[in-house]
Amino acid sequence: MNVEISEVANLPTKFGDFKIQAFKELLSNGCFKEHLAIFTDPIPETPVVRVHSECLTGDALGSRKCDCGEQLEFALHMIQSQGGMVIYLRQEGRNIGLLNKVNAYALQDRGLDTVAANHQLGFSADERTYEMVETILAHFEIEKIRLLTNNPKKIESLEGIEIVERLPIIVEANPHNITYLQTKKEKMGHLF
Ligand SMILES: Nc1nc2c(ncn2[C@@H]2O[C@H](COP(=O)(O)OP(=O)(O)OP(=O)(O)O)[C@@H](O)[C@H]2O)c(=O)[nH]1
Ligand SMILES: [Zn+2]
Repeated sequence: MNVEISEVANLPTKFGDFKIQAFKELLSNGCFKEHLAIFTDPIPETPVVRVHSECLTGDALGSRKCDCGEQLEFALHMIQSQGGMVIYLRQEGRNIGLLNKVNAYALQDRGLDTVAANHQLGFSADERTYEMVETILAHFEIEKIRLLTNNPKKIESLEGIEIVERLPIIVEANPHNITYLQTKKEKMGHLF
């Protein structure tokens, strides 16, 4: 994997002080994706790690259609107190991209659920990959982690990494995301 790595910089946040480092993944077609590691100093030997996939609408705009923004805040809060890292991967919309995700939302407005909408657009329910996680953890010489997730498929996909513990990520449902959360549980096997 061809990756360009930035320097480490300070990132003070409302959750406390973190360090930040960017990882630019150079793709074979000349395109690139820029990912982030946001971490405490020091990083414990077996850190809490959150592998978070980009959700512009949830993370930055406060969308109530999903639980992403609240999950990110939960993760930053816990990692600030226990030590560890958020790996922020730029795979928007479970890696179908922002434009396709908005089209999926339009289909959801017409009654399809989050999985059916992806299928209608010609995608699988989840198009994400996690190779970058191994690259980033190897960069920090992290060999084992406590993974913050409810998603068993994410645990399977991280097969090269020793996950000593799964920590649940708990956020409250709201009337707008309750069906989305139910679909994640029933169709995608999420552990709630
Ligand atoms: N295609 C699509 N992507 C969505 C939708 N809602 C959220 N996402 C994307 O889903 C990703 C987050 O995935 P989730 O399934 O919420 O959570 P997860 O990371 O698989 O599992 P956890 O670790 O338990 O949070 C982000 O990339 C979001 O942009 C949707 O309705 N359609
Ligand atoms: Zn989201």
